[in-house]
This record gives sequence, structure tokens and C-alpha cells, in this order.
Amino acid sequence: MSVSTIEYGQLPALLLRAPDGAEATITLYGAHLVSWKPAAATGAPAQERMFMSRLSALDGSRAIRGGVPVIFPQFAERGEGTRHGFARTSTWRVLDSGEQDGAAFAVLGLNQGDLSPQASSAWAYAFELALRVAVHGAELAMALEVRNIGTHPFPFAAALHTYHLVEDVEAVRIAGLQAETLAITDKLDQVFEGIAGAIHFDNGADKLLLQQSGFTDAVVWNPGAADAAALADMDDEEYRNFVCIEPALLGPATLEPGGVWRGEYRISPAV
Ligand SMILES: O=P(O)(O)OC[C@H]1O[C@H](O)[C@H](O)[C@@H](O)[C@@H]1O
Repeated sequence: MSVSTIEYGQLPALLLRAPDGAEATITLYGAHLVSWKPAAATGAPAQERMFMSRLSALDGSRAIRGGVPVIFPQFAERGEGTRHGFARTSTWRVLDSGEQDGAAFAVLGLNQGDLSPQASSAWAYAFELALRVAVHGAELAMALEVRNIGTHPFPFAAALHTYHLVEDVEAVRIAGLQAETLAITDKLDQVFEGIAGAIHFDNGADKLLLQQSGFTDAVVWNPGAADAAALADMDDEEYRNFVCIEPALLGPATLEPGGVWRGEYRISPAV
């Protein structure tokens, strides 16, 4: 079976397992990718690629701290609504899952009818989201589709807020965001607009290629020691073990009735 239902913490989740051994786990709460393990060489142990805070809530009481939160329809506090939007704290439905071209995949959906009464009255637009996740070999592919199925245009922002697991954040080097290679020496929260090509991410151990389309921007975040200490759902030293590199459409963009927006994202080895 390439896709099975499991519990992650106290949350129902899908475990995707490709024939080559690549794995991913996605909770229905938030359509949140909480684990990704690329296929390992024969006999080698599979290695986790996603950071997950030891103190993260895993019971649906608040957003998960780690993995890949889906940000929609608002980024951070750039709007009047819930911080980073309601997608990461809503429970999605499984639309499809299985195996295709050697990859294990799942598609999760969220629409107006799935929202809490509070969220649905605060953002009263008829929308449909579909998140597709596929794993195969050393590659993770994600695609987020936003549809306007109503009669009014709506504004939205979207991001896949990826928490990459690293051994030491100071060893990280990121190229392709700006003219110079980016290193993280302290707290960093920076927006890079108009990402033109692939991002080269050296996590200190491996070199990865981050490719995005539809998502025009990227946000890089690490809270540093002081901000990490202030986060209730992150251990004080954990900031050393991740960097967020987030494909994003900060916009806000406008989606007309009947319109579809699609953002794609792929992580693969840089060879
Ligand atoms: O604590 P959260 O709501 O999950 O937000 C975590 C972080 O997300 C993004 O990276 C923003 O750019 C940061 O400003 C924010 O601190």
C-alpha cells in the first residue's frame, strides 16, 4: 500500500510510501506535511528532512510548529484576518491518493464548508483549495491550487512555510535569493520578491535545489535565540536546527470568479 492512515501525535494523518522507500506524513489538520524522508541507499537508514519542534502542539489546538504549514489566505499579519490564515488550523479532506509514475501521492482539499463558523464568517468567499504532495526518490513535490468558485473576486496570499531540518543553522548557505549568498548569523526574517530561478540550499550536509513556480516570492526565517525563547511551542535551543525557506505569493493577489491559481514547489538534490 502506497498510502495508509496513521496517527501523528493525536492527529489523523496519511503516510505516503513510494515503492523506492521515500516517505512523507501529512496530517489532515492543516494538510500539514510533518515528515519527509527521501529514499535511502540500500541498507542505509532513511533520514528525516523536516524540522519538528519538540514542543509543538499535535492535537489540533493550535498550528503545528515545523514541517510545511500551508499559509492561506493571509501571510503573517499582512491583513485583517488570522495570523498566517486559517488553512493551517483547519481540517482538510482527502480527495485522492495512490501511486503514479513511481511516486506516492495524496491530494487534500479545503473549502468554505470545512471552516469553523468563525473563520468562514471572517472570510466569506467561496473558495476551494487543493494541495497535492508527492514523494519519489530524493524528491518532494507539492502543488497548491486555489479556485474561486463564487461570484466575487477575492484577495489572497499563499505560502508553503517549509521548516528545513539542519544540524547547525550557521552552516547554512542559500543562493538565488539575492546577489550575494545568504548566511544566517542571527535572527532573520526577510522577504525576497520576484524569485527568478532555482534556489540553491546548502544545509551544511547536503546541497538541495528548491524550485518554485506561481509562488513569486520567498521568505527566509529563523527566530534566533531571543525570539525562539519567547515562542511557547519551541525549545530554547531548537532555532539552531532549522531554517524556513518559504515559497510565497505575498501579493495579495486577486482571484476573479472562476479563476484558478496554482503554485508549485519541488525539493530535489542539487547535482
Ligand atoms: O509563529 P508563526 O505564526 O508560525 O510565524 C512564524 C514566522 O513566519 C514567517 O516566517 C514570518 O515571516 C515570520 O515573521 C514569523 O515569525
